[in-house]
Amino acid sequence: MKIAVAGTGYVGLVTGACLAEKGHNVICVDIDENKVKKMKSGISPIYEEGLEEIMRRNYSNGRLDYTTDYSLAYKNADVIFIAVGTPERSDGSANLDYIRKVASEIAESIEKNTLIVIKSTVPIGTNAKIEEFLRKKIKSDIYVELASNPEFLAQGTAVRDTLHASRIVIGVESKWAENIMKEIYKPFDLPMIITNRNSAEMIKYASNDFLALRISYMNDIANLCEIVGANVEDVAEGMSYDDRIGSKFLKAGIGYGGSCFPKDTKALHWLSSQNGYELKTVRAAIEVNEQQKMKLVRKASERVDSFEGLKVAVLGLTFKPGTDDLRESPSIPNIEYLLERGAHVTVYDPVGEENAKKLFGDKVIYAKSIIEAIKDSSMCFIMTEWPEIKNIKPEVFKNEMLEPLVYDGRNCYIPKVMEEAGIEYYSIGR
Ligand SMILES: NC(=O)C1=CN([C@@H]2O[C@H](COP(=O)(O)OP(=O)(O)OC[C@H]3O[C@@H](n4cnc5c(N)ncnc54)[C@H](O)[C@@H]3O)[C@@H](O)[C@H]2O)C=CC1
Ligand SMILES: O=C(O)[C@H]1O[C@H](OP(=O)(O)OP(=O)(O)OC[C@H]2O[C@@H](n3ccc(=O)[nH]c3=O)[C@H](O)[C@@H]2O)[C@H](O)[C@@H](O)[C@@H]1O
Repeated sequence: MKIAVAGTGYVGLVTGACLAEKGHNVICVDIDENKVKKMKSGISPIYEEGLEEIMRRNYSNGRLDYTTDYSLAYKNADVIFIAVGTPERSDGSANLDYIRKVASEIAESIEKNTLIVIKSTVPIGTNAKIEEFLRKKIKSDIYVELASNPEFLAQGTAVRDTLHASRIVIGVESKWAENIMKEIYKPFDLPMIITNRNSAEMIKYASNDFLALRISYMNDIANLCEIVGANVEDVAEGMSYDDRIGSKFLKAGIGYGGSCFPKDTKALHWLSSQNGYELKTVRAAIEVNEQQKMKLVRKASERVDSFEGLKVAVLGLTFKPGTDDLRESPSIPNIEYLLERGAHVTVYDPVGEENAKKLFGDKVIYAKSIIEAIKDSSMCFIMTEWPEIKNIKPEVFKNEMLEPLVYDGRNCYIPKVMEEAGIEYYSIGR
């Protein structure tokens, strides 16, 4: 099948590469010329394990290519996947400008019957609206139909999550679209859920928001654990043996970040309000997360008279390990808080430095190692649980820091061990 993919971000590029790996002919379209140049030379613009290998193999066997020429790509395609961003607007709603732009470009390009598949996370009803828009714009002798195919990959494990997805959700309104989607995904041999478009769109939001809710619930419980003298890690473990609860997404910490949970909780909450209904559980998840993100700096501000002139180390910048992405990372408002109060901030992240520079410029110092970051610092914040950060020995904090004062947002260390090593240590819910 000839497939075009609009957008080569985390979702578009991984989807395109994996579809090629499974035997389809794929052309990935992006407006960013530099990205396209990079990809053609075998370099992935994003950090994802195993991606470059698949890109290179399929580029050299001719099944995968990249272009900025959307017109040619869309004209030749049997199916066009849309995987552009749907960022948050200031009122919390999803911004569909990129989706509309691609729809206009498709409308001016296609010359034959085409199935358009929305992979981006879009509000319920978007597939229907884009279909209506396209049908008005295209010539009357060609037929377009929209199918919803939301994506569930997580950054850092994107290739594995795509090739071995828990499920393929397909939202269609006709047998024609259903058969094409089934043919595309046949070589993946994965469970398929076929439903209508609105339900498919809802499955995506409901899944992400449910995971965000679990995290906020555990963070709420963690805060109570601190007050009543319980240990949230033990509580989570005790809960996880109940297979109705399970063990995943029970980790308390400094709050969820990333390009999706924050925006998708707000977008669904906004959509429900627009429909005269309030999703109170989702609102609570958002509120708990907002408070949780600043929990440790607030605690630290009670501990010191002032941050002015204090050397503060921040270890980990990305919103989670395994990615170079800082979007909505809890590290950002924390660093801003410290800078606003006059702290001298030194940061370290094994892969996030380049993206951090786009945000903080020369306002912070970028250390090349953990030791360099914490050396002579008066306070250290742990924001991401990268393996090398988790493996820091207590003596390292003790020996390198001016004052061994550690605020751990990801519960990387054992409190007793840290305290025995002479470190003043604060973590979450213990
Ligand atoms: N990042 C993730 O882990 C996941 C994201 N999603 C959803 O997938 C969608 C895409 O997310 P990301 O891949 O993270 O986005 P991204 O922001 O990483 O990438 C979007 C890409 O689209 C390109 N683009 C913009 N306008 C274009 C146009 N007119 N034609 C062609 N390319 C264009 C941009 O240059 C950029 O390379 C969003 O709706 C997101 O919510 C869903 C599941 C996972
Ligand atoms: O729609 C999306 O974009 C994607 O959003 C998440 O994927 P991702 O944002 O890449 O990362 P997660 O691993 O889900 O982590 C999100 C945030 O939650 C935090 N988290 C996660 C799990 C946990 O137990 N506790 C916790 O605080 C992480 O530190 C991170 O900041 C979902 O896991 C994917 O299924 C979904 O496709």
